[in-house]
Amino acid sequence: MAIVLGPNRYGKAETRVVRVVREGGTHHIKDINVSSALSGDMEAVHLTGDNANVLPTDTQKNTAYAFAKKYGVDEIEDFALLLARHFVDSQPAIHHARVEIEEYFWDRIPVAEGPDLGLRDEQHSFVRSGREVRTCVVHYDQDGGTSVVSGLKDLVVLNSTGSEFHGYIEDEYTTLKPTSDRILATEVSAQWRHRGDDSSSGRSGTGSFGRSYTEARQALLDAFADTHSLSLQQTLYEMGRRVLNARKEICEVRMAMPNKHHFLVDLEPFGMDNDNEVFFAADRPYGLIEGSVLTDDAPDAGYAWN
Ligand SMILES: O=c1[nH]c(=O)c2[nH]c(=O)[nH]c2[nH]1
Repeated sequence: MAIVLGPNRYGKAETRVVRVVREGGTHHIKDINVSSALSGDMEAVHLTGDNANVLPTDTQKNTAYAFAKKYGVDEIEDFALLLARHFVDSQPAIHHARVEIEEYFWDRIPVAEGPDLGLRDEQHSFVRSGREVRTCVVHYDQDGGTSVVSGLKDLVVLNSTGSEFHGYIEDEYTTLKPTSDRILATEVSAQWRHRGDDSSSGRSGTGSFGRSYTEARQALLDAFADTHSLSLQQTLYEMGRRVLNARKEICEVRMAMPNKHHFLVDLEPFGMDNDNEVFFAADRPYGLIEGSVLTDDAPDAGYAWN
């Protein structure tokens, strides 16, 4: 029996880069978390400790900082592609790069109205936005394969009506009561796969990764709000369908949506009725609904989901 090295990759995880751009007194910030993972001719380092083919993870981190200064950070997908191409194209021993970026949003702190104005300048004070995290994962391969997956996570949404759940299997362990009016709440994680390596490469794609992201996100929200839901599964499918209809450069959407259960509180002991007004928001356990929605002509996913 021989023992061999299996698949492997290495890199620097979670390099936090905050890039400030100054436009006179007005500052703009871009706050990202970069993880790179490289693979290639790495037998020697694993088998004998020969580091000749190893681009240190420390260097990968430094490259993220240096590129933020040199090129700035606009759309995270573009920045991830820049890094991935650099690692592979500059190092013959490195054949494949995976770069994952999360982006956190900040809002300006507005100057309050009132008599003591003038001390604070709203152009450089920020509060972390309650918004979701924007994500991307790109792969760049020496053999020419490039894939881009964009997405978001921690997008919390709730419909206070317009959701039913009934008609399900009832066996000897079922206690759930059917409902024709419940709260539907979830925290959306969605990743969508681009057909090509830029957001305008689709059949009728128009514009940048930024526009693609904004419209895909809006499609998710519109579908969640517009769908009269008979199950979270149905809502998930509709959300994916809307994204694919809105953005032709996207060929697959994968979603994970926890069902954040809201249970009606029994107020009878207190002599009160509860006509869908007071709920207990349970945090666990939760139903976890996951699924992929794709076009029937979606190209092979290749490395995209790795
Ligand atoms: O939308 C739902 N889908 C389910 O599969 C399920 N199961 C459950 O107990 N509640 C719900 N709700």
